[in-house]
Amino acid sequence: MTVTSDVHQTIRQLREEVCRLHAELTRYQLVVWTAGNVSARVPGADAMVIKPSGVGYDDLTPENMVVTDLAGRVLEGDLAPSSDTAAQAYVYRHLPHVGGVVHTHSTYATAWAARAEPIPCVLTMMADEFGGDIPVGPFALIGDDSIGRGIVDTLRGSPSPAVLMQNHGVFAIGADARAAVKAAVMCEDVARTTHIARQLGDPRALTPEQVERLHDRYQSAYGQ
Ligand SMILES: O=C(CO)[C@@H](O)[C@H](O)COP(=O)(O)O
Repeated sequence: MTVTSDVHQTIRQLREEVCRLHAELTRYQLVVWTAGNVSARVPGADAMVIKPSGVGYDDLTPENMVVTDLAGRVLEGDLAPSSDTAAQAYVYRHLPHVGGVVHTHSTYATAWAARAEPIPCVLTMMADEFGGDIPVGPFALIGDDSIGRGIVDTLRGSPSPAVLMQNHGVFAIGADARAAVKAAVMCEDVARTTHIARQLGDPRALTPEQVERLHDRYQSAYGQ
């Protein structure tokens, strides 16, 4: 089998996976209408698979996912790619360990983003998944790579796989698209719990040592 046919087979699988993962965004109520998107890097190629822009979640299919290069140019697909294509391509170009990017406007996390306030690390689940506070990135206009620059500048060197882009919403990254979706789901959950804790009083911060030990255990020994 040639490299080219391997890549075609990989793209077929990623079309299925990226389409299926969009259903997780609605299942966990992280998006409304056509907001939000998921993309995946195509391993072994200068390419990514991403949602078409402005298409309803019920109408997403593997066939209408769009394949672009990492400059955001369409390689396969009849529909225009997501408005976040340039931003997400920028992330793939600058963070080689990233294989998936997810964007949502999930309610609680986006409320923190609207206040430009990092979510403080006050829960074991936050330490586990995010390794500390969930940081805020700069305000950036939609459509070019400005959002991507903000994501990369904020997350490079941070243990957090999610950033709250100011006045906008959540961008989550992962080794693959599923891991990025997981980070987006967990980001909303800890944003909600921390918000509620704030209504009841002053949440207690975890110490840096506690955060580090929890994060190390979860990243290296949790699960099967
Ligand atoms: O907020 C943004 C743009 O960053 C998006 O979530 C849009 O709301 C959905 O855009 P498409 O992916 O459908 O172009």
